Amino acid sequence: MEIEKTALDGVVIITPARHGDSRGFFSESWNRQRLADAGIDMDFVQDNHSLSQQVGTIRGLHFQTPPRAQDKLVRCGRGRLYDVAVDIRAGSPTYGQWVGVELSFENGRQLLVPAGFAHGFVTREKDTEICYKCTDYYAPDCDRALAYDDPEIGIDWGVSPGSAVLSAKDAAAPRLAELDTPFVYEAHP
Ligand SMILES: Cc1cn([C@H]2C[C@H](O)[C@@H](COP(=O)(O)OP(=O)(O)O[C@H]3O[C@@H](C)C(=O)[C@@H](O)[C@H]3O)O2)c(=O)[nH]c1=O
Repeated sequence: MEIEKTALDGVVIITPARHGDSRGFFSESWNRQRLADAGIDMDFVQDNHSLSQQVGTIRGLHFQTPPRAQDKLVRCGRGRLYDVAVDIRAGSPTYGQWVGVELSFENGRQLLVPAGFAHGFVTREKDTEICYKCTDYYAPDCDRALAYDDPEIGIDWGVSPGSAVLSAKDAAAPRLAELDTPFVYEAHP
């Protein structure tokens, strides 16, 4: 298993080992002990799986507010997607900044998106599936969206303007400047 830091503190790329043989491969897509040994011990309680049929489908940016905030461990089950995390922790030195990582069935990479970050992705192949583990249950009252195309954040989704496939909720999401973020940055000791 490889763990790489990103430009945003707390957002990391995890690549589990794949054991290939004549049948294909075997991979431990999540092993609590191995991650805990690497300093990432999270109590996941819900697994999510969604299918996006069209290339250029954008889901996000989403987060749940405290006390129902979620850490998410994201991977691609089929196809290819570009996964994005945006720092929305008030007082963070990287507030409003984003990182994006391509996750695919092929590369087996995973992105850890902790609470305090908004999460979203765009699909780069037809019929792309995303799978992710969450540390809290879905709580519709705490579910929030942030505009994927907020120019202040400036995410390069690789999709021409106006052509993204979106939910009604995401098409109407507020911008960062309108967000009263419930997250406060806490520096590591
Ligand atoms: C997120 C979620 C949705 N639902 C339901 C609500 C609704 O009827 C249907 C679709 O919900 P949404 O439109 O919110 O699905 P989607 O746009 O795929 O939302 C997801 O986007 C990605 C980027 C995330 O990070 C996730 O946390 C989640 O917010 O599924 C659940 O039952 N459980 C859940 O955990």
